[in-house]
Amino acid sequence: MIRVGQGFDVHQLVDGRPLIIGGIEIPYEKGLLGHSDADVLLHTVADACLGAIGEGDIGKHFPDTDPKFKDADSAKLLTHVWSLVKAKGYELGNIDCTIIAQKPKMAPHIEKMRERIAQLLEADISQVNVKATTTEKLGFTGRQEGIASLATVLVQSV
Ligand SMILES: Nc1ccn([C@@H]2O[C@H](COP(=O)(O)O)[C@@H](O)[C@H]2O)c(=O)n1
Ligand SMILES: C[C@@]1(CO)OP(=O)(O)OP(=O)(O)OC[C@H]1O
Repeated sequence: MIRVGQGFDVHQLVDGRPLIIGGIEIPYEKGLLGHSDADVLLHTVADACLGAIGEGDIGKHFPDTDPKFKDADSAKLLTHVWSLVKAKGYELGNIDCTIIAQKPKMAPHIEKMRERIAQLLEADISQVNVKATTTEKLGFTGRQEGIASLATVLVQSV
């Protein structure tokens, strides 16, 4: 059996926070705001995985009202989500992600993100694609008010 899931998330860009995307810290003058470390890409991947197994979303599993998840490492949240996928008898087919950000340039960091996501999903890097786009200075991402991301995942029975 194969199943697919999609994910989408947005976080606001603010002063005084580290910029963590795809499980790695990117040197930049601003960072993403959230209850957790606000790793927009790992949240998107987690939501896509939960979607694939019909288990809702990360807000359901890790409520942003729970102090337990304050400043949480999103890699740990994704590890828990992946344990749910495995418990249902699935492994990764492939995942494709898009980061929507006017700045900073993601290209120099893409390989490290792919490596980290592959590690968290116990897969080979060839099963993980990460890409980035601007919105040509249009909208909230174009004004650098926030960063969004999208992901589509395919899981298959082991
Ligand atoms: N934050 C970003 C946005 C884009 N890229 C790379 O630049 C290419 C061109 O982007 P356009 O939005 O102008 O089409 C894109 O394909 C990415 O490779 C990036 O690294 N970081
Ligand atoms: C990860 C959680 C939990 O700490 O909080 P945030 O970092 O605010 O992220 P979001 O994508 O808004 O929702 C999921 C949350 O419940």
